[in-house]
Amino acid sequence: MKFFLDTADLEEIKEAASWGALAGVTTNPTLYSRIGGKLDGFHDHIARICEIVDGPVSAESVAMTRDEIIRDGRELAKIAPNVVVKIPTMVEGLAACRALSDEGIRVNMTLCFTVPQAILAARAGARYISPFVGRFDDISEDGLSQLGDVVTAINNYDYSANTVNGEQVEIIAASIRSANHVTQSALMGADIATVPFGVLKKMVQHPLTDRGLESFLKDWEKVANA
Ligand SMILES: O=P(O)(O)OC[C@H]1O[C@](O)(CO)[C@@H](O)[C@@H]1O
Repeated sequence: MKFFLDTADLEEIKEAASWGALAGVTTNPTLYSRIGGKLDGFHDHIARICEIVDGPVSAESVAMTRDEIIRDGRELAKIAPNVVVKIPTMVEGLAACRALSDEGIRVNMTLCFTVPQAILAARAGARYISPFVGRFDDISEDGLSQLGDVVTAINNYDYSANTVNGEQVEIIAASIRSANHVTQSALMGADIATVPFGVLKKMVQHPLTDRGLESFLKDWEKVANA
């Protein structure tokens, strides 16, 4: 499994990148607004993220028609070679995904909740598909089992004829709220988990690690003083 950081915060991205395990970044309009982002600074901000991170950086289009999404997507793709255009899973979005993918622009289909949505996204040329886990849990449904169904259904078929350069479509477990969501997503075979910085920090921690470290350091002091 690969890890993407789910944030638009440059400091969080720099910090996570320094840990050596970060493969990419996902942003969305909410995350950009959370850092006080301005409309005319959006492209520059994505460019700065792309300078920090080598891997795919998802930037979302907020356009609602096929042609507007395509126009938006082309502009976003010009920012840097590692930009992935994020598009909502809806009819206009699928059509735009097909067109952008045919032009060699990688697309991440977002707001994906079901197997049929994911299959359509894959056939429309999506390079990444983002099934949401936490938002299902929010409405008292089982987000992880929905994710598992998407992973199984997508892996049952080969979509490489539909994607840019024949690359394999990858499933991004999105709307991740806990380290356990990451564990379960990995066991189900999701290719990527996009995680908020808070979850990434929790993924590193375990009380037994802390306790073990404390006792090793204490015992080493004995060695040093012997
Ligand atoms: O439900 P949340 O925590 O707002 O997460 C929404 C998800 O949507 C995305 O835009 C999908 O890629 C991610 O940025 C995020 O994981």
